[in-house]
Amino acid sequence: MSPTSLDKSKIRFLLLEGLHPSALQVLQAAGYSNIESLSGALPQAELIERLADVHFIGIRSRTQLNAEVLAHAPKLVAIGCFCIGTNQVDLQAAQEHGIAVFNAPYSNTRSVAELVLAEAILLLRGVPEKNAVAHRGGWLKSADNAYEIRGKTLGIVGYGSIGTQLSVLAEGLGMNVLFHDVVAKLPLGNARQAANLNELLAASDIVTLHVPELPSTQWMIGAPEIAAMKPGAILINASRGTVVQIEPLADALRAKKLLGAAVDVFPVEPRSNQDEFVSPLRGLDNVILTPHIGGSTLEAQANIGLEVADKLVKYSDNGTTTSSVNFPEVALPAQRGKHRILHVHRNVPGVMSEINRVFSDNQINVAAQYLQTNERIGYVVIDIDAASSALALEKLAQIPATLRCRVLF
Ligand SMILES: NC(=O)C1=CN([C@@H]2O[C@H](COP(=O)(O)OP(=O)(O)OC[C@H]3O[C@@H](n4cnc5c(N)ncnc54)[C@H](O)[C@@H]3O)[C@@H](O)[C@H]2O)C=CC1
Ligand SMILES: O=C(O)CCC(=O)C(=O)O
Repeated sequence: MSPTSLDKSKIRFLLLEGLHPSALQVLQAAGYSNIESLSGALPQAELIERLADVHFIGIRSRTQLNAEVLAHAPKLVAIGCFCIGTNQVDLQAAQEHGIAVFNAPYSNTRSVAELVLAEAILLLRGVPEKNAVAHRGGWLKSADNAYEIRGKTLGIVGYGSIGTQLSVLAEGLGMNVLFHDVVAKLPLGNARQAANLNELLAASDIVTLHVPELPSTQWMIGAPEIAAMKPGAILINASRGTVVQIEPLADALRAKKLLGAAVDVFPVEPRSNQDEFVSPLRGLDNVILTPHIGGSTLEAQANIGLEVADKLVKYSDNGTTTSSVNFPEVALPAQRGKHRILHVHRNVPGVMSEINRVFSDNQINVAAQYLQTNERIGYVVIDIDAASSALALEKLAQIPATLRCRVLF
């Protein structure tokens, strides 16, 4: 049993975008019952309205938690991104409001790697086009522009969790692997790090993108990069929609400069399955269009549900921030009979002495204390006698660098 004395039914969870039931099971097993689950994302105005009294929110990639939304979420203490990417959350604004953000950095990587390989095989055989023609009553039996995957060069842009898995699987199929990353990475198997992006583009039969959404990756593949690719090459984007400029890609596909493409992510994606998908790539038979489902397998979603819900429970139960993407990592075992205070503050000199002065000036005994900082914020967990927690909270909240201060139990 957790030493928590708080009434968990008062802690409100809002789960959006059809999270796997495993998330709900973890939360319920931990004693949380005030949980609302919705299948889609919400437009900004409705999101703001609902966030007025929500403590924890669970989202995937469609819910935009920007600075304005977070400014209207006075009770929100943590965000669970039930996915890898956290670009849909303004992480800096979240820090400013003392809101911890968690994600699942590995749970869907295999699913993405498998989809990319499958798409590469189908595109090399011209299956999307042959399939489309057959659906229209045609018959495109031909070996023209149809190739085996073995012996081809796969160019992986972004050699992280997904890129490296893909590298291993691709070599298993007899491919040569070349990768480009801004960081020097240990090549797995016989893979080789290209000197730069252009070397990779010029040498690869299939270019696949696995970089995060960052200012430096925005529109990194445009007309010049597509022109630098081999004639008849294939482009696959299952990273983020802002990485590839869609118009030049559509032009290159129409001009048959590229043999084909597979695109899973788009600059603008429909908010729900009921909204129309609009893209210049629609109607091009040599393009596989998928609705951002790279990580959408039951295996991945079930694991993500368990992983992120568990992180939210640990943060809610005792302030643990292990593997948070925007908070310093703190894990302090809970002590019976004590109250736990969480203090989030700007990381400026002198805050800890101000915090400790509150305890010494008011003769409050500290049973345990654990501070961690990152470049912007400090996060300190403090256990004190229950009788003193109201006074300590009041005084700690008055410290000017305080971003958020609350009593957990
Ligand atoms: N389509 C889908 O459903 C999914 C999409 N994703 C996307 O895939 C991205 C990659 O995922 P992971 O491999 O887990 O991330 P990761 O963080 O493990 O790897 C990303 C790699 O990209 C590299 N990188 C960063 N900027 C770069 C640049 N300008 N040029 C070249 N390399 C650069 C990094 O150094 C790192 O090695 C995620 O950030 C997410 O946006 C992830 C899961 C599912
Ligand atoms: O499953 C989702 O909604 C998003 C998957 C994704 O893009 C991610 O994990 O970063």
